[in-house]
Amino acid sequence: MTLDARLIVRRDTGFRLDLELRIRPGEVVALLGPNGAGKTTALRALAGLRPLDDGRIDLAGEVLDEPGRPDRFVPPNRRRLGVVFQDHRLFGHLSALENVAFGPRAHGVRRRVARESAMEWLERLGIAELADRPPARLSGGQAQRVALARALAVRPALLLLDEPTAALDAGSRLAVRAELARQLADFDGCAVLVTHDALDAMALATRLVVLESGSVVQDGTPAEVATRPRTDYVAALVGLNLCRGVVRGGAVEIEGFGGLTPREGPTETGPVLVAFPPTAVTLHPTAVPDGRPVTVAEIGAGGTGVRVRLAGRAGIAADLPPAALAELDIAAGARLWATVRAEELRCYPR
Ligand SMILES: Nc1ncnc2c1ncn2[C@@H]1O[C@H](COP(=O)(O)OP(=O)(O)OP(=O)(O)O)[C@@H](O)[C@H]1O
Repeated sequence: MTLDARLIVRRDTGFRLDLELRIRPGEVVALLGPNGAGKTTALRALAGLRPLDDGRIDLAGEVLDEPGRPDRFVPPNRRRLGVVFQDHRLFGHLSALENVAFGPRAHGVRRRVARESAMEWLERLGIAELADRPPARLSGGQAQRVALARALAVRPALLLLDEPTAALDAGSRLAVRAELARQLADFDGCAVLVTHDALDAMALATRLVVLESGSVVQDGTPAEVATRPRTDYVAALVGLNLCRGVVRGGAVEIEGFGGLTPREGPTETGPVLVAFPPTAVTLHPTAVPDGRPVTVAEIGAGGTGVRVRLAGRAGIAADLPPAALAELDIAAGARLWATVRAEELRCYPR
């Protein structure tokens, strides 16, 4: 049940998506990227809602779309797909049970069998007691569980999840994310998750594919992406500073900041990316050994307290406890000295 796709879609705005996507059974790929990167376009192409301009989609050995061959376009309702949208899109006039039974019924399964199987799915998701409720009487989290049961009940070869937790409040987001993680662990088809939420991606996906302007900029396991971001967008997503640097003789010269010597000397030489957490940066009121003069650009809320963004090309952020802010008397424009804990630097080739 492998997905083997090359998605090429052009928009009249000049945008071009070119995405190669191979997904093995049981893999969950999170598609991430800034607004307008092409995530929705990719999802719509996989679903058959937007035909490809070029490329090919092969799902479990069946060609679903191949431009230039008119007979090779399988419409959405004939693809082996399950889809979960941000806003659940349940059928308002059907009960939760009937919503889940709808897909199997449409595929010719007899009414009684479809209802029995729907009940099993509701039980599996822990919501059997909601079987008779119409969608209007479900909470956001309950409706999203019914939507997931409906998507899984057709035993799809490909499960598409479009921002499945985005519309939920913080409490139900946690619960639905945990339920999704449980169901995805048991799911033996291919899954694609579109999300802006780094936590969803890290908790649910086995692989992250990051798109920017229609092209892949990074593809790796959550751990690889979280420790070695390749673009500013990815670095911000995983909460790291990302600088450009050059390694010479065991030291790294960071563009716009200066030289640092990582504790474990970098094995690379030449141009590198340097990643480190904002908590690795310490700010001092006066000159200190290894310190660099810096100017504060702005102050905001940070991961663990206060985030201070420094002026300059490197765009470095420092996270300080609120008490340190008061002690240092920091404001935008303040001139300070910064040190970076060398053991927290990670250097890798550009
Ligand atoms: N119907 C359309 N007609 C023309 N251009 C479109 C259409 N829909 C999207 N686009 C363009 O295609 C590009 C990709 O959009 P897409 O919605 O796929 O991005 P996205 O990554 O899903 O963004 P977001 O995170 O904002 O949902 C954008 O440049 C967008 O302006």
